[in-house]
Amino acid sequence: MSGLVIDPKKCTRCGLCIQQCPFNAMAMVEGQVQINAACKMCRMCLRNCPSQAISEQTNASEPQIDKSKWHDILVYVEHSDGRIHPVTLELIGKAQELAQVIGQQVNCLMIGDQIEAAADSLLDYGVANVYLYEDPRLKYFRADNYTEVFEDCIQRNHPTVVLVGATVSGRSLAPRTAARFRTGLTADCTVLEMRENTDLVQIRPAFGGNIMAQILNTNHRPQFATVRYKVMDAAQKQARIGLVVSCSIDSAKLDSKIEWLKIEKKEQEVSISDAEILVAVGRGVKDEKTLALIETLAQRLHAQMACSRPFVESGRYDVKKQIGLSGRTVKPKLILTFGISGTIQFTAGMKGAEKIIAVNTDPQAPIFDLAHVAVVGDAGLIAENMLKEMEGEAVCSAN
Ligand SMILES: Cc1cc2nc3c(=O)[nH]c(=O)nc-3n(C[C@H](O)[C@H](O)[C@H](O)COP(=O)(O)OP(=O)(O)OC[C@H]3O[C@@H](n4cnc5c(N)ncnc54)[C@H](O)[C@@H]3O)c2cc1C
Repeated sequence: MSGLVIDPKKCTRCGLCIQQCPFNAMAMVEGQVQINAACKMCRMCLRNCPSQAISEQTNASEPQIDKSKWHDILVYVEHSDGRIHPVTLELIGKAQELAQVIGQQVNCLMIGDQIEAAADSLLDYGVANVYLYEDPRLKYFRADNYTEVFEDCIQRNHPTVVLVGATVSGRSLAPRTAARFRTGLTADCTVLEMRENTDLVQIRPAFGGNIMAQILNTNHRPQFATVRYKVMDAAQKQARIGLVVSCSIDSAKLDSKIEWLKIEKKEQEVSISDAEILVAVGRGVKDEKTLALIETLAQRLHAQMACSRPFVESGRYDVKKQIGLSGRTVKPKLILTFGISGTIQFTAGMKGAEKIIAVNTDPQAPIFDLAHVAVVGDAGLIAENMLKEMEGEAVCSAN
């Protein structure tokens, strides 16, 4: 653990650190600046102290990790009966970029039953080793025995970084496994960068999207990060260089306390994350007549409807349609937004869209900073005009 210390000889008691601390963790006590337990180590005070009176002190008794013993990047393969979730390819793509910086390789971990063909298909993406654990008891995801396998794989291979998709099962598995190694995990990273000393810079929005936090795990390995679907670019196919490595584990570890009673196949839902064209509505779409016009426009465009958070909060749309920090991340070829201001919490979920057309009455709306086409005007009027223009014309395509 490290902490911040104030050198009373250098401190001029200017009070700047107290004013700037976002956590109210600093106070003047009996003429001395003191740091209290609310400190989150954001280091804002350290960076801005005009007399450089604040420094970081690491606990000398904490043993320093030997980073050279941890190498390569391990990607957890999310799949359902061998059908690989596309987030896996996105993680492999990012892992390859990161591995290149440190001259190391990308490996995958795949757990299941009779999934060798699927494991082999990952070699098309330049993966060095796919560690494959197969057993009938691993056919379906179970948090307890999957964690055992994950731990086993990490113990054998010592990856410096582990990437997991921020899916329902990924969000359950990654923290359990990270806890086994007493290491940190950064959830829902939006940017990942690698330093030459193998420290992973994990960047994600924090405090309601008001800051982009850079999180480092400098004295623990492996470094665990989860990444949402559609945030990174998918790996491209390349020459096969790797191997599928069949792995085994003490059979007793595969016994699970979780019993699958029944598996019911749900009708496949089309998620907004997979849509090529999206039409998103926000608080500026006030009445049902305007909404109906915009929905007709979406139908003509073969687009899916999506929305900002107020639309969900007011009960007009289901939460599955919400884009943003607390909603879904989307990366369509085209998105049209109507009556959405473009707060960071919304744009965090859609700024990867290839083409953004925004409609808003306010010419200063922040969404226009991001939009490729800015339309200043009333949502209902613009939708009506677009429909009229399209009358008798061929239906648009995303290209
Ligand atoms: C922790 C946290 C997480 C959050 N997560 C999300 C999230 O995931 N997704 C999300 O969307 N929000 C999220 N929010 C909320 C976010 O901060 C904003 O409140 C929200 O995005 C605003 O939605 P909006 O743009 O629809 O509404 P507003 O910001 O109210 O904007 C409405 C816009 O409509 C325009 N307008 C008004 N009338 C018309 C008209 N007739 N025609 C055209 N334009 C018109 C206005 O000029 C305005 O720009 C989160 C907030 C917090 C604190």
